[in-house]
Amino acid sequence: MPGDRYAYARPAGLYTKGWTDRSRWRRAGPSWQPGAGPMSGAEEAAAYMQGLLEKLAEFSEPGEGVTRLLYSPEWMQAQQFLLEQISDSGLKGYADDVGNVYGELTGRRSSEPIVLTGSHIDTVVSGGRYDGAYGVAAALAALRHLRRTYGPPQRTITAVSFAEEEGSRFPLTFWGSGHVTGLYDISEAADCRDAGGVSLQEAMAGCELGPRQPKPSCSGLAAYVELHIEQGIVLEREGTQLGIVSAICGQRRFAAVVRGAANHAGTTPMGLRSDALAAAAEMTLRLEALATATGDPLVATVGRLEVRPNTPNVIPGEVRFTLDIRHSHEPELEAFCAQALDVFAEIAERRGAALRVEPRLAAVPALMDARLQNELAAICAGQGFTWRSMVSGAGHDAQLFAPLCPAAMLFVPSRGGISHAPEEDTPPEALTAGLNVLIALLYKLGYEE
Ligand SMILES: NC(=O)NC(NC(N)=O)C(=O)[O-]
Ligand SMILES: [Zn+2]
Ligand SMILES: [Zn+2]
Repeated sequence: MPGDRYAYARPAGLYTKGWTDRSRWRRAGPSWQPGAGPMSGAEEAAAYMQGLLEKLAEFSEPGEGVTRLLYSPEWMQAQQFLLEQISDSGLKGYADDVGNVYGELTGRRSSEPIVLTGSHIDTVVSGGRYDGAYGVAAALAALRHLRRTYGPPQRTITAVSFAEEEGSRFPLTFWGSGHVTGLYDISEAADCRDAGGVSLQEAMAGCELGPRQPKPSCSGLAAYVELHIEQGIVLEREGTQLGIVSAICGQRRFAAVVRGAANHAGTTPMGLRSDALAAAAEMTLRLEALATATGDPLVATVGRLEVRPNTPNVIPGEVRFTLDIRHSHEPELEAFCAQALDVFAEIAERRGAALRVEPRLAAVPALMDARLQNELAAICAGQGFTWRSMVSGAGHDAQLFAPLCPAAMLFVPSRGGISHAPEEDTPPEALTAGLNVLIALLYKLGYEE
């Protein structure tokens, strides 16, 4: 790629070492709206991306932050909006059987392995506006810019907006990328239910996105590239502009049910109770103590807790809770999970409660491709950005692709290291920096190779 075309990539004084200064945490000026008139070159790509992000944030359930759950009306409208933008951008738009949305920039050598780039637009409950959405908006803005500037690539480059990366509505974490990579089978998952008892099959029946086309074949992937916010504080604290991911932590999720005995809160002596909430509380605290004693990079979280009957004067008879456990090394992750589940079983037995624990996710730690990490480093250096190599504690769609094709991830800083919360933020100049590096890498993979 001609270097001078990207001279704009780092406007002097805008995104420099001192950018973490609070005064620089400001939003971009008047933002571009879909349908507004043209701007120039790649500045326009950045403005287009910002416009997409602003618009995507509007597709949210009412309440704090952004809540866009799989197959909800807001999620459907957002995917539909992306399909419209894809077609307005001169890309070929389609959705697959689970509602993943694609925007294809068709290559001249269309039978060759394709480059896939994107992320997810589902959110956690009361999440932020950048987790996932940034990678999708940037992918679309990058392809739109590449097409306008250079025409068709050699290899097909496809932008993708994956369904249910978070596992917030259904316990089907990585549902969209798992559909593409073969982790999930639609018919096996059909009976899976959300917290309100709606089955995946029922929820999916309302998902009418078109045009439909089969998912891209995984044997036909030259690379998977994902741009994402860091969701941690490392880059900001160091004043480093970009993070090149070397590996993504492994992750286990479980759904636990503790059954005690619901009974009268006034007439049941303390020695004659089997309180499911007290048991779950002890399990939670023991988990925390075990994880703290094990130390970094092991992390363990009880994130959701449902108490039944959840009434002031009834001893809780049943508690359902989720477990999320992560580590960058598989053997340590495995050993910790086994230890924690043994401790849980001992607590349940001592308290006369029944315990059932079902595995919900087993994502192994994933290494990012060494060559693509080098390419990213060269591009960062060439565009004048500081960068560092880092391990991702957050899970990403990229980790499903890593065993199948070369996969790469680039991080931009998160303000205050905050994510999965309404305060999630990244300065516009950092979002633009990531976009520019993505554009350059896609150019290299799609036009030069
Ligand atoms: N980027 C993410 O926030 N990912 C989250 N979701 C998955 N699937 O890991 C997570 O919990 O880390
Ligand atoms: Zn997330
Ligand atoms: Zn994410």
